[in-house]
Amino acid sequence: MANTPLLKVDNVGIQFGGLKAVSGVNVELYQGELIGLIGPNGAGKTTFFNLLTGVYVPTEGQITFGGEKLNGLAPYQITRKGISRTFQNIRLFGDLSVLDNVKVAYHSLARHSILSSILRLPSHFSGEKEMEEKAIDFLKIFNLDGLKDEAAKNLPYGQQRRLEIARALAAHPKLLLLDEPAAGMNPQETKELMDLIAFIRKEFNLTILLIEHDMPLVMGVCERIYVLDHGQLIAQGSPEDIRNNPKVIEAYLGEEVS
Ligand SMILES: Nc1ncnc2c1ncn2[C@@H]1O[C@H](COP(=O)(O)OP(=O)(O)OP(=O)(O)O)[C@@H](O)[C@H]1O
Repeated sequence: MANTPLLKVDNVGIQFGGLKAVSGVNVELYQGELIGLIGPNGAGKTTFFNLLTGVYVPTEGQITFGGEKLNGLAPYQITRKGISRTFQNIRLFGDLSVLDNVKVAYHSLARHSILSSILRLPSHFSGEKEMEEKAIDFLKIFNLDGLKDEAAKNLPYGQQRRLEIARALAAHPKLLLLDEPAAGMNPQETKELMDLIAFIRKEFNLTILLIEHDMPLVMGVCERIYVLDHGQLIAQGSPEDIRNNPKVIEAYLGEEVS
């Protein structure tokens, strides 16, 4: 593990009116880690992702990524710095093809210029072709290449979730944020997804932060886990530590923790 964290979140919070949705949160993620973020409904997990990705600007604290301050950057600037995400409620372009959904992500990083596209220079066509080939490579990893011309909205739920991850990967992230990637999946799909997440982490040298309600899943794949409750971190540690932590058990009272 490197000594400098890839992501350093220092005392970060955000207040909406009188509600402190996230407050005083400290998180450090190191290159290559697969880390879980859990907490009961309304704990602030998605808001935390929104803070990391520039959807919200923190009202307190500082976020540093690769040594650079992120506070105040727009979401597209943060994507370019290397943070990509998926959403709890799938946000694909439903009427676009599976392939175009991935290509859209690629466009933001494409090397060929807008001018060459407008003038339809040879570099435009070679750029497009290269982009398409790369997009298909991503689809292959997710076993979606056979569906590349299908409208995204026609895919079954589990495949839409996988497509969202393929699209996030196409932006070449260093840090991938997954918001409940297994939501709505059956146990077999969930198992396959977890294997896939482990594979892409290695293949693309990724660091992954994963929000997930499926406890066995989180405990099974994550090296460390952070627990949010009412906007504050109440615990962090190995799955074993978290499973036995009284504060966590209390926060989840009546729910399954192990
Ligand atoms: N833009 C906003 N304006 C006002 N309140 C907000 C806003 N965004 C989030 N909140 C509030 O912040 C709190 C945390 O919500 P958040 O969606 O982050 O929780 P969560 O842990 O992701 O929950 P779940 O597991 O149900 O998805 C909630 O009380 C929510 O209503």
